[in-house]
Amino acid sequence: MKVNGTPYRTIWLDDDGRTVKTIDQRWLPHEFRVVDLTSREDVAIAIKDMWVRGAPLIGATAAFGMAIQMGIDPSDASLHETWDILHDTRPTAINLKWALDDMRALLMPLAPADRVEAAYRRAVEICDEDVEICRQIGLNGLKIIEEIAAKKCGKPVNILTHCNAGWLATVDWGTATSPIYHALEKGIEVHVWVDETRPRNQGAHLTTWEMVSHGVPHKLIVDNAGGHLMQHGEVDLVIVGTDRTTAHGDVCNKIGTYLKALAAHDNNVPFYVALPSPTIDWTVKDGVKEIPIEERDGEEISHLWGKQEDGSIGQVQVSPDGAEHGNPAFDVTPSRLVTGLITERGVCDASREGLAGLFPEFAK
Ligand SMILES: CSC[C@H]1O[C@H](OP(=O)(O)O)[C@H](O)[C@@H]1O
Repeated sequence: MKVNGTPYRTIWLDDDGRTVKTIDQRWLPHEFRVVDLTSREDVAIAIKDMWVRGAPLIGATAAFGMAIQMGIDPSDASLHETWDILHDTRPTAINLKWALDDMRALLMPLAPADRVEAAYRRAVEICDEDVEICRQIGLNGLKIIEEIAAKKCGKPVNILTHCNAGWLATVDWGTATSPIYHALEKGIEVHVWVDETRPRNQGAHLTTWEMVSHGVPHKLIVDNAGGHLMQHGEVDLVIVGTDRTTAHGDVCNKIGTYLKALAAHDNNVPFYVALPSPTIDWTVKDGVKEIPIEERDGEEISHLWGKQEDGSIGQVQVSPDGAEHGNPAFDVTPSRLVTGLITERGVCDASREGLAGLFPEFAK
C-alpha cells in the first residue's frame, strides 16, 4: 500500500537481488523504519521479536530467510538447520511451517550450487502469490460489505476488526482489511471500529496507522468495548484475520478474538474470517485441543510502548514490580461461531465441507 504516496510492500529485495528489506513494525506508528535482513539469524530475531508479524508475512519472511542462508551455505545440513531455527521462532501461525516446507521441498532435490537462485525466486513468488491471494480475498469480502451497504440507506457500514490483519500482516492488501480497502476504492461508505488489541496493541499501533494512511474512517476502541457496541447496533460486521484455521473451520487468531465471536453470536452480528489458503492447517480438526498457543513474555503486559512527552519512543511500566503475568498470544474460535470464511477462491461455511468445496485438492 502507499506510505506518504510511495507504494510499499512489507518485504522486498534490494536492488542487489540478495538483501532483504522489511519494515520494522515495532516502531510504528511513530516511526517508519526499514531494516535489512542479511542472515538467517536476522530473520529469526525479526520474526521472534515481532519486527515482522502476521501469519502471511511471517511465512514470506521465513522463505527469504531460507534463501539468504542458501547464499551462505547451501548444504543439506544447512538447509535442515535453517528449517529448524526459523520454525522454532513462533509456534502458532501455520504459514511459517507452510513456507519452510515449501522451500525445503523445492530445494532438497537440487544440487547445492543451484539452491540460492531457486530459493530467492521462490521467496519472491511466495510474496507475489500472497499479494494476489489477499487482493482476491478483498474482492470476495467486498460482496459481503456491498450486501450490507444496500440495507444501510446511505449510512456507513460499521465493521469491527481485531488486532492487525492489514497489509502490515501480509505482503500487501492485508486479509481482513482488503475488503475494506476495496470498498473504499468503490466509494462504499465504511467505518471501522479498531480494537486496540492488548497487550501488543497491533490495532492501536498498526491498524489505526493503516486507516489514517489510507483515509479510512475509523475509531480506535478498547478491546472490551466491542460487545457493548454490538448490543447497541453499532456493528454491522466483524472481519478478523487468522493465524491458523483447521480443516473443520476452527479459527486461531489473536487473543480476544473468541470473545468478540461470542459477543457477535449473542447479538446476531455476522462474524467473518479472512483466510488465505496457506493459513489452513489441513492436518488439524479440533483447534481448541490441537493448535499450539504461543505464550509470550509477561513484559508485553507489564510495559507499554509509545511516544514519550519529549517525542522519544519508549516504554512505561503499568504493573507493579513483582507482579506475575500470563500472556497467551492467541485463542481459538470454534467454527460454530464463525459466519463464514473469506478465502481467495470465495466465501464458504466454516466447515470441512465448506473448505473442501473450495479446496478439493487439499481436503483428504
Ligand atoms: C493476516 S494474519 C494476521 C494475524 O496475525 C496476528 O498475530 P501477530 O501480530 O502476533 O503475528 C493476529 O493474530 C492477526 O489476526
